[in-house]
Amino acid sequence: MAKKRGNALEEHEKRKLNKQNLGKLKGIFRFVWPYRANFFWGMLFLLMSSLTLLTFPFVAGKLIDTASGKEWLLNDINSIALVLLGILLVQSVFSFFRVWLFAKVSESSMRDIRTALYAKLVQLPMTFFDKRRTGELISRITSDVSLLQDTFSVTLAELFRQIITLLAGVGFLIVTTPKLTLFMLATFPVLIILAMVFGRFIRKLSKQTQDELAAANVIVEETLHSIMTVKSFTGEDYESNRYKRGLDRVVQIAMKAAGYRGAFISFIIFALFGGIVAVMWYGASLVASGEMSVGDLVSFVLYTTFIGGSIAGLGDIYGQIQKAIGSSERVLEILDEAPEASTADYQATPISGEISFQNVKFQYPTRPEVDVLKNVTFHIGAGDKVALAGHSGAGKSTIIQLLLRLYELNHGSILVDGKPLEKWNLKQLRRNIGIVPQEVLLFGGSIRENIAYAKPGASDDEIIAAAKKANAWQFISKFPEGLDTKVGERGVKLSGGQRQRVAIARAILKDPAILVLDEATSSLDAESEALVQEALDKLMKDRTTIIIAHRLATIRKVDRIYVLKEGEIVEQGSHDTLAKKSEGFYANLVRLQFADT
Ligand SMILES: Nc1ncnc2c1ncn2[C@@H]1O[C@H](COP(=O)(O)OP(=O)(O)OP(=O)(O)O)[C@@H](O)[C@H]1O
Repeated sequence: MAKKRGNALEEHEKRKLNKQNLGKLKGIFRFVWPYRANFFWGMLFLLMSSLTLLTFPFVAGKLIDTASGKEWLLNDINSIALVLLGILLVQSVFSFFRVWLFAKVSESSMRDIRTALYAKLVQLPMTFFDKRRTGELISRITSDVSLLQDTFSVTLAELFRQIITLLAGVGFLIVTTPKLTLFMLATFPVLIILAMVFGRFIRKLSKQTQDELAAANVIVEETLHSIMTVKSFTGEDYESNRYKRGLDRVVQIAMKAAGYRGAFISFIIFALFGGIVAVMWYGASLVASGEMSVGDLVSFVLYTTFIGGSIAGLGDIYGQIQKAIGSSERVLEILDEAPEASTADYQATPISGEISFQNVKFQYPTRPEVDVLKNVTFHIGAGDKVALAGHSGAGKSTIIQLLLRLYELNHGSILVDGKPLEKWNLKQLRRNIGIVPQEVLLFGGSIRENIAYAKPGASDDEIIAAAKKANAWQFISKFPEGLDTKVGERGVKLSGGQRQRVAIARAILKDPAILVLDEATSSLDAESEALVQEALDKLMKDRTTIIIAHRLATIRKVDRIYVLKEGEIVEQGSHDTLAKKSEGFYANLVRLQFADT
């Protein structure tokens, strides 16, 4: 979930500001380091703009004193007013450069962090993705980095500005008007800290309101997603009432929060202004006794508001930095993950496509207690066509994932062309294995991009030839924009059979020695099926092929079928031999399928 700035901190987002945690920000700082020159200039402008602005209350006080006849460097109120405008102008110029320079630093460094994060993410092993939700990973690259960006562009700058204002302001006041300053310091900060504590409490309450609202929104989201179900069950009134009840709860909590907020705001106005009255009262009595001039009092009040603002600002900044540490922790965690084996020494070499599994045992790292494969051994000669059959969950897809080395083996070995997988360069291995998946997901670009994904830089001729072989050209050429037709989200939606043929064209273009066909579970209409099958037959020619069989109808032609049951190969042989075994597992599977259809 995207986190918005200014919301109450979630418990898990809070981090203590200790040395170790601040060190984490340093880890992110290495991304800022290349832009240090701009950062330094930004800081300098920040310092200058803060110091310039700090002269403002002083000169404003002199304006009043000069008006009441006192002597200063300039004795004409018009010139002093011009000086004040000058101060504002100079500080505006400084502020502009500060904002611009910090933006430059933060935008560039955050781009670098995002690029590094993304490059790292896509190189991480499957185990990493199994353990995390996609939404969480996306939020790291979006919200977490945005929060860091805020920190480096705004928060750090604000922190220094507030500290400079606070120290310089208090220092100046102590030197010029020590008595009143001590009086002010005894009242003002106490009030501000009280206000911050109350503020936090109120924010907690408003977070509860937001949570209730989010819960109510879930009802809308859920029902709109499955509006057909709602309608078919005539659940409209039920859902409307459910939503209304949710909203009633929101109102209830929001009103409770509003009660506290009202009290809080009244208190703040009363207490803070009360504080100002107290300071002004004491100041006025000092003016009355001649210990202080009116101009000094005006400067004093202005400085005090500056200081008050800084203290209040520091509270927010504190929260921001706590959050930023949490974000850097999450970002660094990904950056520190170990990627898959390096593919630096990649060379394109043709392979013959012989595969052998020897005593392979495997558990998924997320479920180490379950043996998904138990002692699987088989050999597929180059150019052989085999099928993996078995109930859902028997381990068919797992075998393919292991062949692609998406997971590391626990026991046994897998050899391709006689060489163990660990010895293969990952890129070389995967480049030689083509997959036509069960559910073809196309990227939201053009058909050309989708086919050429297998071979970036492929020429149009190559793409069209692949599309023709895949029986895809017939429908692609009928689109007015041909290969440039956009598919997905806002483009043309392709039918299941068409998507499969695009995937086949992709595999043809990849031209792998080993082909994996994950058979579609849902059947296509007869014509589509025939076109897909014909394309597949062409694709399988001269390649080692493993078919993951879900519907047994299409695997009659393979050389050998391996029948898997709970992670073990229980039978193997051709369709005809296996189907003839009356008590056989495969024969039973076939019978069940026919009973189903
Ligand atoms: N990433 C994973 N993490 C943990 N367990 C998994 C993972 N993928 C699969 N499994 C488990 O491993 C077992 C085998 O799954 P696999 O996907 O290999 O079966 P399958 O034979 O291909 O099934 P289907 O025909 O339904 O695709 C199942 O019990 C499944 O729950």
